[in-house]
Amino acid sequence: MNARYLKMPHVESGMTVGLFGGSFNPPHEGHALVAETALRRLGLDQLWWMVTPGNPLKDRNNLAPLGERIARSEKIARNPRIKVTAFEQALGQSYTARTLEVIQARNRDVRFVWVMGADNLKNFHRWQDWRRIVATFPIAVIDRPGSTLAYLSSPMARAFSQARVDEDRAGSLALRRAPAWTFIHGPRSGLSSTALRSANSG
Ligand SMILES: Nc1ncnc2c1ncn2[C@@H]1O[C@H](COP(=O)(O)OP(=O)(O)OP(=O)(O)O)[C@@H](O)[C@H]1O
Ligand SMILES: O=C(O)c1ccc[n+]([C@@H]2O[C@H](COP(=O)([O-])O)[C@@H](O)[C@H]2O)c1
Repeated sequence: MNARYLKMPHVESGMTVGLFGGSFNPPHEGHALVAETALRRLGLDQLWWMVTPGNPLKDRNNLAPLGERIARSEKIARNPRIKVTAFEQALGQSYTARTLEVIQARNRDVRFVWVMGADNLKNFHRWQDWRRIVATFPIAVIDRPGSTLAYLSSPMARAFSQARVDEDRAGSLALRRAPAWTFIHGPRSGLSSTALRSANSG
């Protein structure tokens, strides 16, 4: 793996940047759709496609090597505004709360938004220090088949209902102070890495 993937991507002061973390095991067009939707609807300058060393809540037995997940991500993330990175590996940890703290400390003049699919909104309250994550950066949740109603029922959505921003105002999300989150509807993709893994092993 090229060592540049272990460094945080370069970003200019004043930019707005989406942080799209994932296992990408393997990456698929559903991920590209999330990235494109976030870039467009949030009006972002950049989006960091952050390939995790390992989701703390997932079994790592089936996880492809980091270098392979990066190489495949590069093929799918075609927009030049998307920067594929794995700098969490160099931080030696994979908890999002900690990663966001480091990103914030190193980039004081940049506005970040955490970007995730709606399936993750359902389980967000199981993430380490999840309330701290909500307090650090605004969050954009992108709709996903099977998880559309998560914006009503999930513990995070309920606990932070006052901080929800209408999706018509998604373009202002990056400039808002956390806590702030929005749920973005739009074209959806039914693709999943699990389905691709089973199709490839069958
Ligand atoms: N089809 C999709 N629509 C919307 N969001 C998605 C979709 N696929 C993945 N995501 C989101 O992309 C991020 C990375 O997802 P991940 O790499 O875990 O893919 P996955 O298809 O959910 O994998 P798996 O099936 O192994 O759980 C997560 O925030 C996830 O919610
Ligand atoms: O910090 C946590 O406790 C935590 C728990 C679950 C997932 N995450 C992160 O959420 C992102 C999406 O993970 P995944 O496996 O759904 O693609 C990825 O960056 C993970 O490291 C983080």
